[in-house]
Amino acid sequence: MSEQREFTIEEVAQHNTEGDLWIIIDSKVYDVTRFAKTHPGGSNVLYAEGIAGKDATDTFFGLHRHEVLLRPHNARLQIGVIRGQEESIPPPIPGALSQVPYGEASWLVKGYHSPYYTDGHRRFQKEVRKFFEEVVKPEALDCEESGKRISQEVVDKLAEANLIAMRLGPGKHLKGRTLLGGIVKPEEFDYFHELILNVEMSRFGTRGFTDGMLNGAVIALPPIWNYGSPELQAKVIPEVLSGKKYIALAITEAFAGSDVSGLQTTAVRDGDYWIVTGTKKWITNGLFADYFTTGCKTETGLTVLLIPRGEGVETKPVKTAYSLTAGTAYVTFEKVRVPVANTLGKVGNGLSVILSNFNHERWMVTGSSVGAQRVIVEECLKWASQRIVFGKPLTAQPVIRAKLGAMIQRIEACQNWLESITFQMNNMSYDEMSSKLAGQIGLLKQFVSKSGRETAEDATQVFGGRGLTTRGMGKLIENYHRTSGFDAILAGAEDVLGDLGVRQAMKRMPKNARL
Ligand code: HEM
Repeated sequence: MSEQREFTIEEVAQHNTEGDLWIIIDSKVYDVTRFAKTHPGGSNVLYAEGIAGKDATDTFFGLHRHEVLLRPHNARLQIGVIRGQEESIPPPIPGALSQVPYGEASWLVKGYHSPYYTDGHRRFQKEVRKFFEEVVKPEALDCEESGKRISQEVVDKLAEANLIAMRLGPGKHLKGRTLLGGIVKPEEFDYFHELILNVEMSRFGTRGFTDGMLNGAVIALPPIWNYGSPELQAKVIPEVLSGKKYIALAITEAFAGSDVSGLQTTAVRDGDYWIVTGTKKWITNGLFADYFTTGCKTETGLTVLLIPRGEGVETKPVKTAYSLTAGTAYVTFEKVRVPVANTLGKVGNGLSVILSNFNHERWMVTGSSVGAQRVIVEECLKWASQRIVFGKPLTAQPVIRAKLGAMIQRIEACQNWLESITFQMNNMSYDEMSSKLAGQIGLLKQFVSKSGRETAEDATQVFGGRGLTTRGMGKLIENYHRTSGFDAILAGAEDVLGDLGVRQAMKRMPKNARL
């Protein structure tokens, strides 16, 4: 910034009338004479004694998020600084770690240790956070509000950094790619790197956008490389990983959710084609998908087909509690002709294609939930410390401290269990993961999503009315409170998953186990 004009506190105090109004916020002087008339909080609050011509730092930060001052049109109101004073509340630096206790997972906190993460993971985390904050966050905030889908420009940047490919986890699809400017080698990329991506992208409080950020690819592409023909793989995988085409997983229907075997979309053979008729609901990214990895009922059981958007395929928006930016769709297939070559896996074997894919998706959901939950804990710790009620910070109230304690316990428990399972994933084959971790991941997901909703409730109590407001101080709490339920439903309802975990354990009970 160019040389700032300097003022004394006494000079600023002269400008304390409706026609000539200055205020000081954190050593900076703002001329709000004209702004007062359009101030969203009203003009009279700015003319008040103790504000007009005065240092309003504490009052300001009790009512606004820091970002308000950083928006270019507000930053322009600054006309100088107070001589001899230093800024004490610096603006956030993109990529920087939070200094708030429990604001970061302990592996990122100086002086703490982890058996899982290396310095390579730490470098990766830093770059990823910076990338997301600089490249993705501004658009995420806009789209969450407007409902617009992610722009091709941002998708191109994600593709260029190979983030779309990395979000699909470790594997041969990363071979030969330069990952985020070469920060990690493809053969070194592991499930902890992927976990870092899932955690980091859920930190802006824009849940709809986060799901719109090509979650469809993460869940709809693996069936193609695990079960698709080489020709199909050679065509579709590069198209999707380069961000040129979009894909969605189309399993759930109004007729069947967690009960996958109850699907009613049918595929009937007609020579070299399947004729597909039916509907799908709650299809994330479906509004803008070019391909649908679709569960269909066939003569001998379920079969998964890759259906390109074309004649007979229609999508319309499903309005949910979160933003339309996620592209959530109702999809209708009306006698759609799909080449038999687009069959994924064996005919009638669709259930195992679908189920084998679920573990990874459920694990991904827990990662993004943990990322979002931790931000909520941080927001609450900050707010409870800065908010003055009955003449004291909120943290002076035992009931608030008890809520903070419960939130911290939950996020730490979720984080640690998730990391332990991630470590197992790093050391197991895909098949082993399916057989040994499906139950654990089911239980984990239930635990994490329940914890998230409890934290959302507690956070709303801590923030009061602000926790119900889509803008301002409590906007992240409001978004999380409204959207944390998605974690409990997407990729399998939490109660069904918890039960799956227990049933899997029952299967492995030794016949001779006795007290
Ligand atoms: C450069 C100085 C200021 C700017 C740019 C500014 C801007 C804003 C904005 C954008 C909002 C809308 C809510 C939000 O986005 O957080 C707002 C709300 C508000 N502002 Fe300011 N403001 C300034 C100074 C002040 C000061 C000094 C006061 C002192 C009383 C004040 C009192 C309020 C109040 C009471 C609200 C309503 C808060 C709510 O609804 O929760 N503002 N301000």
